[in-house]
Amino acid sequence: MITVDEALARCFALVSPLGTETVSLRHAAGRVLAHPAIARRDQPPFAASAMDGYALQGDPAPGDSFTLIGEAGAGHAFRGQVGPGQAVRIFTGAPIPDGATRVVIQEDVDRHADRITLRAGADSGPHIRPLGQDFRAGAMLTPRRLRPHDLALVAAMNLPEVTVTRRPVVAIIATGDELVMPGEDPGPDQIIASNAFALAAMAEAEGAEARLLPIARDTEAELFTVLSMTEGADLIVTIGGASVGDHDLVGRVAESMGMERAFYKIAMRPGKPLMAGRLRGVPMLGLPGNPVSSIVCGHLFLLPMIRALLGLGEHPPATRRAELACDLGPTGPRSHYMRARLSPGTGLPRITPFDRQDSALITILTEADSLLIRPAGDGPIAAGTEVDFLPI
Ligand SMILES: Nc1nc2c(c(=O)[nH]1)N[C@H]1C(S)=C(S)[C@@H](COP(=O)(O)OP(=O)(O)OC[C@H]3O[C@@H](n4cnc5c(N)ncnc54)[C@H](O)[C@@H]3O)O[C@H]1N2
Ligand code: MOO
Repeated sequence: MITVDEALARCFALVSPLGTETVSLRHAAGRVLAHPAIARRDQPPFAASAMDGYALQGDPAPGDSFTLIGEAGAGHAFRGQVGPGQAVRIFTGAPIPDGATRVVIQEDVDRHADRITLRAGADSGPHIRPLGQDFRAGAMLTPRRLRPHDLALVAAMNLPEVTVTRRPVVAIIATGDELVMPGEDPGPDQIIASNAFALAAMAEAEGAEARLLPIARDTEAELFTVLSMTEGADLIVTIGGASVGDHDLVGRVAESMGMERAFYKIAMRPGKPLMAGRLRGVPMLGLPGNPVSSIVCGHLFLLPMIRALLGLGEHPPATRRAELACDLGPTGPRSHYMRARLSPGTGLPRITPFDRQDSALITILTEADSLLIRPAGDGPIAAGTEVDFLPI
């Protein structure tokens, strides 16, 4: 059995960033920018007023008066020149007229017809946003996952579309004679296929397109058929049939179809029978069938692989630190990802693992907000010990 780190390194070796496509800004949220977005113009493209008031020249003193010679609004510049003793009525966002060096806010003047007089206590301004103060033409937004405010920047750069990494297509195959789809009438020996729904949602939240293929019964012929339906997938994910039982056929069938195996079995709990490889050129991840095992492996392997396909680099999931809220016994030869809950602490958050850690318990998983990570071969640890966790 290899370690989790070694398994993840081998998973990363199976994937590389996908090609790109161009999408309109309205469809770019959450997509991964593949090339820098380069500003086509300065922002603001002219010195602009930051306030509603009067644009004038110099540094007036209280009691100084100015004659209004025109108006400048956002989208409507005043085309003339402002000279000494003159002012232009101006509104926020309007270009500063030539000759003006400052904007006096309207609260600081008394106005009578076309004359304004500066009051005592006026602020010193200048309330002018210099040309290009936000960014200059040629400025770059570097590749990243596009958040809403990134889209505002790209739009301001006057770019109606962006080049993003293609969404990875993830084909998900549940396997097992015992499975029926939610809403179907299960036989007395059957259960509802649940794992694929979580994994598809996780993959989609990460930016992939998930395709749920038909459930494959535990026969070589049916597994072969469903594995052959993965055309166009960038990643094949199977669920179940990975262990050592007589009906655990996924590895055998995939290998008969030419799968090159990267590894099988890892020193991890839950998730021991994880397998990975390449099937007909497509990376494949064989997840264990137990619901918690498949979902925990989804967090630890599937999501980092999707991020790597998206061009976001090869990074393990980001762990954080917490203070253990109770004593815990030693771990065995596998690192243990314990379902746990966080609560506020004085410094670090406190973390409490659930008493029941059976990898079949979906209800516990829905109560959990974190996986407490215990290294393989760890001795007993006392409440108060600092530990790593993965938010889920
Ligand atoms: N003799 C041994 N038996 C088992 C070992 C072992 O080392 N020696 N490992 C155990 C561990 S650990 C795990 S994890 C499981 C994984 O086995 P498989 O990947 O072959 O999964 P299945 O046997 O197909 O299913 C396990 C369990 O999960 C249920 N299941 C499967 N798919 C789904 C699904 N899509 N939705 C909901 N539930 C699913 C299935 O009905 C079984 O109850 O093997 C242990 N055995
Ligand atoms: O490794 Mo299994 O995943 O404990 O349930």
